[in-house]
Amino acid sequence: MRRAHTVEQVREAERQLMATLPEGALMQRAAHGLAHAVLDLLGTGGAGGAYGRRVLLLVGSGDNGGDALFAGAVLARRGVAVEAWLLSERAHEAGRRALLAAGGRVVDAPPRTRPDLVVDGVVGIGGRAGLKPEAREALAAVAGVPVVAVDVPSGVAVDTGELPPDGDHVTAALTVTFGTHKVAHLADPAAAVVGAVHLVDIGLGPLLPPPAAEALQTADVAALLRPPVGDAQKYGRGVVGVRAGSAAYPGAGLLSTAGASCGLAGMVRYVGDDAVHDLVREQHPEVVGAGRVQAWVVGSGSGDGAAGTLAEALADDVPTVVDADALVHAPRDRADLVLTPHAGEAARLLDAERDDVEARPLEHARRLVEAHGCVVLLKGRHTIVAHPDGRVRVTTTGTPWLATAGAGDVLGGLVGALLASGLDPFDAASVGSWLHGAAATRASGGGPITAGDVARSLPPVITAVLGGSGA
Ligand SMILES: NC(=O)C1=CN([C@@H]2O[C@H](COP(=O)(O)OP(=O)(O)OC[C@H]3O[C@@H](n4cnc5c(N)ncnc54)[C@H](O)[C@@H]3O)[C@@H](O)[C@H]2O)[C@@H](O)CC1
Ligand SMILES: Nc1ncnc2c1ncn2[C@@H]1O[C@H](COP(=O)(O)OP(=O)(O)O)[C@@H](O)[C@H]1O
Ligand SMILES: [K+]
Repeated sequence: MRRAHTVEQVREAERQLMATLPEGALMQRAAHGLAHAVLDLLGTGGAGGAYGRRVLLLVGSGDNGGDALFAGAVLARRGVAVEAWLLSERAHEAGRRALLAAGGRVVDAPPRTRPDLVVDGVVGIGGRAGLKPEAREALAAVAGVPVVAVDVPSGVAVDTGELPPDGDHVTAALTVTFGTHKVAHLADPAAAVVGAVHLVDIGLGPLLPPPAAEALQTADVAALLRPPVGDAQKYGRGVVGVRAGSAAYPGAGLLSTAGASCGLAGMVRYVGDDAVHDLVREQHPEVVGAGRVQAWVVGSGSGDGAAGTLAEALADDVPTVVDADALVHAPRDRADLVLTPHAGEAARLLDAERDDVEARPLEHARRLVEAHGCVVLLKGRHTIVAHPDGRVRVTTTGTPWLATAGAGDVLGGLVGALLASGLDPFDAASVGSWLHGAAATRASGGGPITAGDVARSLPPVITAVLGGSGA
């Protein structure tokens, strides 16, 4: 599991750890980790080593700048030409001295020779969102040079993953963070500007509380899935029912059924428009009609019939995925639902603007959870799954090619199958979203895909996750 903590949680753990260590020990750990990540990125393992490489440190007033300066000292001792541009009256004094002693230079203007890399030590977890003019101007002077962000790209809101409205933030090729991930490394829109994230272990692990957000990794998904065991029978594996699609939108019924038919449930039922049912039978001959289910999937392409369709499903009192047209009819007193809005649907439910949902997805996912008292899966580049108890999972699998019509219908069916197989709503939603993204990446191979391609890639991705061959 990739875990992310808030600034307050990190500060408290750091305080406890520092009390047991000599002064400055943590910063040395951080700086060495940072320096080695920079050396890796510079590709200094070859014959020429680090000689002739130029690194510019942008240094703010706090310990984030201190990390950059001490790392600069390590780089300078390896032969890198290191210059530190101090952007504030104050700079970490011991770090400054260490850099100078190692042969680095301090400058107050852009270097004449373009650096190979910029290290962003402007602000870290002590920073407010946005940049001061000095930092903005310094970044403009080296525009186009790859940036390694220290802890977080300066300017992002660390605990929310929000970005300042005017684009006043660093965009990093690599972020080197310390102790644990921060929420901004996972949650969009900030997660889109952190680049690759490298975590340096500084010993905080045992002191950290439960995370503010987490991202499933392959092993977590494998542990949460419920593959059939020796004496399995289809009803015991769970039956998922799909009530989606209508005469106007038959494709939504087909694609929800395709997602539900990923193989994780023992059986799939379809209940709905006769013509859609005929199409479902043609494409999925194993799908049966009405009967008992362990989970429902309701709403994609249901059109005007959504309210009635949802009411029928909810009468069965089983966990239910509520998607698309059914979302506005979702009750507020059922903890066994998974709501799966995209940003536009979330905006409608919250009477907010779509742009605002996209700018602050974590905040809006939490608002939806508060309003509905159930798990909410807010779709996007990094989909957010939020639980009423405060837990949050962020999906980091996927590809922009997944932003294609009908992909959401497949996801709803897949989450329904996971619910039917016995996962709780939070696990079903987050595991479903992870598999959906992984299937899209597999199907895409870097090129275009349809929603049907995503559904067809689910079984081989599940096989690979469970340790078999196939992906
Ligand atoms: N506390 C610790 O033990 C450790 C801290 N480490 C580093 O220390 C960092 C935190 O250091 P600090 O608490 O000194 O805080 P920062 O260095 O993040 O920020 C310092 C100061 O910058 C100013 N500032 C705030 N927002 C700004 C903005 N938007 N533009 C320009 N200036 C702004 C404020 O006066 C703030 O106090 C971490 O991110 C990490 O890099 C690491 O060395 C690991 C150990
Ligand atoms: N930029 C992106 N990168 C990766 N995945 C994306 C991106 N934008 C959207 N997605 C994913 O694509 C899917 C689109 O679903 P949705 O918006 O419901 O479409 P539809 O209603 O046509 O099925 C969601 O799973 C969403 O998380
Ligand atoms: K930074």
